[in-house]
Amino acid sequence: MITLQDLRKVYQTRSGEVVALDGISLEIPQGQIHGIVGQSGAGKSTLIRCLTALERPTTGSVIVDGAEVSALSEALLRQARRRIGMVFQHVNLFEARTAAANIAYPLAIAGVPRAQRAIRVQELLDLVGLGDRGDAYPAQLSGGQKQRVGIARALATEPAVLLCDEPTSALDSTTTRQILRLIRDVRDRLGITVVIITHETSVVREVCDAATLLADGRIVESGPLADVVTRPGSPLSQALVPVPDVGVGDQRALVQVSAGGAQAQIAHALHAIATEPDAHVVAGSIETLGGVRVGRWHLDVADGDRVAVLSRLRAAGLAIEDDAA
Ligand SMILES: Nc1ncnc2c1ncn2[C@@H]1O[C@H](COP(=O)(O)OP(=O)(O)OP(=O)(O)O)[C@@H](O)[C@H]1O
Repeated sequence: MITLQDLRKVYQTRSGEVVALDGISLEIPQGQIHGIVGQSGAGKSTLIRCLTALERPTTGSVIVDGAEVSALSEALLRQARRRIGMVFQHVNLFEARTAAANIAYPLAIAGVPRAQRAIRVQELLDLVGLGDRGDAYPAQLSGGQKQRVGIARALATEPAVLLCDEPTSALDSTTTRQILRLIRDVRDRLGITVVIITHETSVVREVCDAATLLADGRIVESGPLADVVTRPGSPLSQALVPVPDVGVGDQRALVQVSAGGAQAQIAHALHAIATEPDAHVVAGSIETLGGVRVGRWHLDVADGDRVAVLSRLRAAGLAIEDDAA
């Protein structure tokens, strides 16, 4: 549904060139919820602006729903943009219009007749769980409800792709979870492809099927969560399934080990750790992410036996992530 080919974006500034995106190639299949994560300045906003053709890439191409948006004329671009819905951190609703009128706005622009508009708006209000709040003005809605209106408005013209730019950054954790659940629900019902730009790995954990980690305009890592979290040495896996903090005063040279896959593999790893006389667990966690089980542990390994212990753990299927010694 979305193909990025060797995308490069260079800004000319007074102090010289800024390479915001550098050789980005990515495929996002239809119906996937794909998280783009990265720290401030990684290039996330530039990427989303290239996807909507608000920004033209310096080189490379952006293909959304079969149309090369990076090469379209303005007239064709307007049509293509209707196939892309946008959800922002700050919803920017018209304060003087009701929720229903806000959702109707893109339909009016698209020339949908008034009677049809009313039916579609009610469908959309129902879809986002605001079936009886169509007459409310934005000031009468909570932050989460405003975001629901924002999502309904983005879906009004039946886009094939929903681009969400930090959709929950302004919301508390409970509302965040509800909005992410709504996004997943919308994907399940409509089969829409969703891209979520976020700096919060918790958003990826909660809702994404796949993720891409950006740093300095480049892809550090990308893939379905089930693949990423079981990849030894994966920075995304480290960010998504962090090992619990080791208490202060317990800062000896620790070894981080991990295992991933089915429950049997975790059980095998736990057994190997528990029966290893020269290593003990200082901190650890086991979680299910992307449908697979992932375990990560900090082990205190007796100094003299390190090589033998690590080779036994490796033989038992554990990955040695980080040997601090
Ligand atoms: N219009 C612009 N002109 C010049 N440089 C820009 C412009 N927009 C972005 N940049 C630069 O491009 C790089 C990537 O910026 P971008 O805003 O895409 O990152 P980001 O990951 O979205 O960051 P944040 O999470 O802070 O929004 C940064 O170095 C930024 O300073």
